[in-house]
Amino acid sequence: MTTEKPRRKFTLASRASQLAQVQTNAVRDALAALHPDIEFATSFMTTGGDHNQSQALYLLGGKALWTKELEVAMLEGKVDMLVHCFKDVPTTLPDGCEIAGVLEREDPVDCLVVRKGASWKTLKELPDGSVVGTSSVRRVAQLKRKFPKLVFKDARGNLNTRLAKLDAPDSPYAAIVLAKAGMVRLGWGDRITCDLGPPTLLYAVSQGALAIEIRADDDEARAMCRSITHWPTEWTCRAERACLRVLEGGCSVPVGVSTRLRQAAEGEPHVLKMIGAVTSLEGDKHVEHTIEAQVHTVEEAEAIGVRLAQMLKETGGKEILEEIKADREQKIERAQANDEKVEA
Ligand SMILES: NCc1[nH]cc(CCC(=O)O)c1CC(=O)O
Repeated sequence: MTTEKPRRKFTLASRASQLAQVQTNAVRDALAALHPDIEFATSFMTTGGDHNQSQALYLLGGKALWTKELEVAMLEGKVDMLVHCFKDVPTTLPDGCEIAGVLEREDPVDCLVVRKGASWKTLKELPDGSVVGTSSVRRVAQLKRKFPKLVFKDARGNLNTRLAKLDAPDSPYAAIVLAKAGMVRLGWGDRITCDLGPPTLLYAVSQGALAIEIRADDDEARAMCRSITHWPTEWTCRAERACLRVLEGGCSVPVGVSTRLRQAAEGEPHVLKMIGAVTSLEGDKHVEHTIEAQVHTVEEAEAIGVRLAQMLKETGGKEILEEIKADREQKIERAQANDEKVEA
């Protein structure tokens, strides 16, 4: 038997957006600080999700939009670690891929950014009929319930594009709603006029956390990832992902969560408190449940997520998800029949 010499270089890859690059560089720096004798390189690629900017995300959902090309490059051995917003990672990974690292979560809530020069600070202050841009059905569904007099309109593109759309002279938007973590990581936190967190708006599964994906047979890369993993974030996000997996949604179904992991005292078990909700697209139907339970392992945390999803399904969530699926299939069929792009 030969003992293989440990590899001296790992290449980290991600999408090419400014946010993705900032995140990947941060992960590289964290790894390099702990492993000064090892070389870490970066590689940035354009992905399917970046190309399809004119199609509503809702219709493109479930296709591993942001991750697939990167996974192919990794499985071909061209790169070794993929740095993703955990929110963008499908709940089921391709064979041979594994999430091995999870970094400490930023504030997971959404936030409001108003058009430059505008004096409003909150959704409540916006005049009736104001147009609010968002890129997710989760946000629209939940916010429509609470702000029925505002008009929610799809605003896609990476963060730079969305802010440019908001501030353009001919902008239809009074404000946009986005993930706070992205704004903070890009250093644009000063544009945030208010947080939109629970109970107003439950956030997306794994929002605000970063995940590192590796080849499942790459033990060296796994050891690297474990060294920078923040386990409370990992437990929390895996519980949320288990919930979403059961609800059978990609990042584009209106599932919102709010999760906390707490330890009463040293030596005591951890207590996981999870709130989950499924909302219909128009916001007229909404089911929400809370589970609080002791957890000793990440598997127990995942089991709580599964139980929460089952509760949601059994109390009306299933019907809402079926209605959404039927609506999506109809829209896709119509779009294909007309051979047209479905404009956001
Ligand atoms: N799908 C886009 C996306 N994926 C992750 C983030 C934000 C950062 C994060 O959640 O880690 C965003 C932007 C947004 O939703 O406003």
